[in-house]
Amino acid sequence: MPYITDMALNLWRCVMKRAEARWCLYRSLYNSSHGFNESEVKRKLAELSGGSVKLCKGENGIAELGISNSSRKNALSGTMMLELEERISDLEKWKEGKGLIVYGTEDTFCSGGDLNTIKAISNAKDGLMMCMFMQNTLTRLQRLPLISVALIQGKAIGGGAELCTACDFRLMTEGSEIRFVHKHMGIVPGWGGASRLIQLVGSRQALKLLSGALRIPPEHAISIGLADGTLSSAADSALEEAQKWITPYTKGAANVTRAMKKLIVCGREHLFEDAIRKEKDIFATVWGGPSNLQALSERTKYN
Ligand SMILES: CC[C@H](C(=O)O)C(=O)SCCNC(=O)CCNC(=O)[C@H](O)C(C)(C)COP(=O)(O)OP(=O)(O)OC[C@H]1O[C@@H](n2cnc3c(N)ncnc32)[C@H](O)[C@@H]1OP(=O)(O)O
Repeated sequence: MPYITDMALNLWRCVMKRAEARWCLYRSLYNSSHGFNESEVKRKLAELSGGSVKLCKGENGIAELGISNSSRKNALSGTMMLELEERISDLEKWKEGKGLIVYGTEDTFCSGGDLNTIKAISNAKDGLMMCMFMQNTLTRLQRLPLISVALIQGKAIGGGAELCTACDFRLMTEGSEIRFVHKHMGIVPGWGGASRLIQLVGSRQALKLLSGALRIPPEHAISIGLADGTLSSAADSALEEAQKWITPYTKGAANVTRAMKKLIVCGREHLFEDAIRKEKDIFATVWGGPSNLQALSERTKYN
């Protein structure tokens, strides 16, 4: 765009940097003041291996994050919990990112914590450390300035159900199921899934789903606002369909899509006056920027 001088662009970039710095998007919930010893929990989880979490960042600004533990229905082992955190750290640095699809390999989403891992950390101290580590990780996933979709094929069980609530949207294939089985395990959600479920479906529905450990098929999930669409496709093309679904929401300049998601995180997490002030800060990062000036020069009609 020739008419935009380098100086204006540099000025806009420095406004963006300052706003990004003020926007404490990537802070964790827990630190040493909460008794959280990150290096100790990472050492413990590193001993509990199995599976992998892969990240593929697309040229189109949409990343695919694949949960894979094929012999255990994509259950999250200790090392997979560590890899999930590393992939989210990577995504926090990806300034061109606009969207994210979280999926499980081999036509199932995730069957929660790997029971071999869970047994190894079933004492109170280790369990609390894992809980805080996963809450930190999934809160950062939820706060990413990317439009995120959980592609649910097969089962999203226990921690897998909690993982899917950390995405902005959920797409479910025919025959798939979300199920918070925690009650049958004598526990309650520990990865933040209960708090997010209440935000998604309201406290009454959340209480039914959790206290009844109810199976949630696609049609029920959509009727209560937990899911946003169903995909009829077979396992192999579900990712393609999810890419198509997310496209209208990620079209256009990355900085504008990212600013929109930041507004939602603000509105969801802050009291109104704080949220509206942060909206002003985010507005300042795009007003007069390249996309805004381009649109003004085109004078688009929205008829
Ligand atoms: C806060 C979160 C919470 C925590 O961390 O404390 C949790 O998430 S705890 C885990 C909660 N999830 C479960 O309890 C799931 C248990 N598994 C099942 O219900 C089923 O396996 C199911 C419905 C996921 C799939 O059933 P299906 O019949 O299709 O397959 P299989 O049962 O034959 O499973 C194949 C194979 O995978 C193993 N498997 C499945 N889930 C897990 C898991 N979460 N951890 C470890 N291993 C798992 C299963 O045992 C089979 O292996 P095999 O050697 O053949 O027994």
